[in-house]
Amino acid sequence: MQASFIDVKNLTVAYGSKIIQQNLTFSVKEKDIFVIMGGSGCGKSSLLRVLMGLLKPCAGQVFYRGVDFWGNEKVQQDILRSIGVMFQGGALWTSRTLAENIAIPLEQFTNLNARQIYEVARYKLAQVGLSGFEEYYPSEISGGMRKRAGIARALALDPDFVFLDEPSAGLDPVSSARLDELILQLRDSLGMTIIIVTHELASIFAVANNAVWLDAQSKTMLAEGNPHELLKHGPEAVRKFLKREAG
Ligand SMILES: Nc1ncnc2c1ncn2[C@@H]1O[C@H](COP(=O)(O)OP(=O)(O)OP(=O)(O)O)[C@@H](O)[C@H]1O
Repeated sequence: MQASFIDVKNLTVAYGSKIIQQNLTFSVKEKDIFVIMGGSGCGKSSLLRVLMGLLKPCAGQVFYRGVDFWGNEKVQQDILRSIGVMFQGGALWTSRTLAENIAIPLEQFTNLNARQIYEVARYKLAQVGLSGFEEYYPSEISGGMRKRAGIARALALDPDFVFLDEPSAGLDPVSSARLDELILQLRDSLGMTIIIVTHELASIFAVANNAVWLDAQSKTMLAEGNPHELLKHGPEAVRKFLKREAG
């Protein structure tokens, strides 16, 4: 049986008194490609913020490998060191080359010297298919390549798992499909656990083996499971959402 990486228990996500989602209970298993899905504004990014330590839950708990993530600040910092994040848009520094972008977390969190940092940056760029682009600036490469570079930066500190917020947003279908291939490759070759926020159906069906579906109206999750299974046997609202562009 796969071990649980993240266990979310009876979680309520809120901004002040404004409840966004409540009673969320689900698990992300080791080597899952887990998608947080749902209609616009249902709270996908807000849930991600709770899982990344940026938004304190109003109620409930999040466990990383059985450890209470919000229980203690020191514990949370240690857990965060094992997480790589690519924010929406890739969020690269435009005034820095790709290698320099990847160097940022390495300079901040390791004792490596400049030469070693450059070697790691080169290796990480190679892992996402960007060998030879070390000295390019973000404005000199395509949108799909920028996303890849964002993923390379998320991988810089050899995380156990990676969060990707809307990775294929703004990409054409071909670049988006290539990014999906890269995501599958990271799971298969590096054994990573990957959590993705997306509403791109093609990506959901291409990469996810597990997912949770958040409902904006009832402010809770309506389903958890493999998207292909949910398409066949999920609640009506979820099937409708998954059939939207699939058919
Ligand atoms: N900082 C904030 N303060 C108050 N409300 C917020 C804040 N950030 C987001 N919200 C609200 O929370 C709700 C959920 O937003 P969120 O961005 O998490 O949804 P989403 O599912 O990721 O949306 P989308 O698919 O459009 O990106 C929205 O009603 C939004 O207006």
